[in-house]
Amino acid sequence: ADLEADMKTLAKSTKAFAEAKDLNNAKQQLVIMRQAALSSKKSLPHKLEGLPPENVQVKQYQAGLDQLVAEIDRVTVLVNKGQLDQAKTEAINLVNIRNENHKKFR
Ligand code: HEM
Repeated sequence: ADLEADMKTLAKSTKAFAEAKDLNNAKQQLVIMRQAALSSKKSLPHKLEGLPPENVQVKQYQAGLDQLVAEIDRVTVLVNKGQLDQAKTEAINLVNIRNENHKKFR
């Protein structure tokens, strides 16, 4: 999918995760989120269009998405332990990572 579509998927799944009432639904949203984050890594933002893979900014963009995946994985560990409330608290970091990276690349 293109980056806009992946970002929309990230937005929908993070919202649905925050509203999830049960562990199964929460887990499902995290799987969707993770796929969209990995798919985003295959695209370049408009701001970085045409830059080669070895470009420093391209590397930083990809590192931002790696951070997002790592955070999704930390949230997933808590969901898998049955700790939905703690998982939702941990998930606040997803928003921090989003905001930091949107400042740089959006
Ligand atoms: C949960 C985390 C995130 C959410 C919910 C999110 C959400 C969004 C949304 C809703 C848009 C607008 C899409 C549209 O055009 O309709 C967007 C755009 C964008 N986001 Fe994110 N985002 C997240 C994380 C990230 C991260 C980690 C990065 C970079 C490392 C990133 C980079 C961008 C860029 C570059 C655009 C503009 C599209 C472009 O230039 O091609 N986002 N995001």
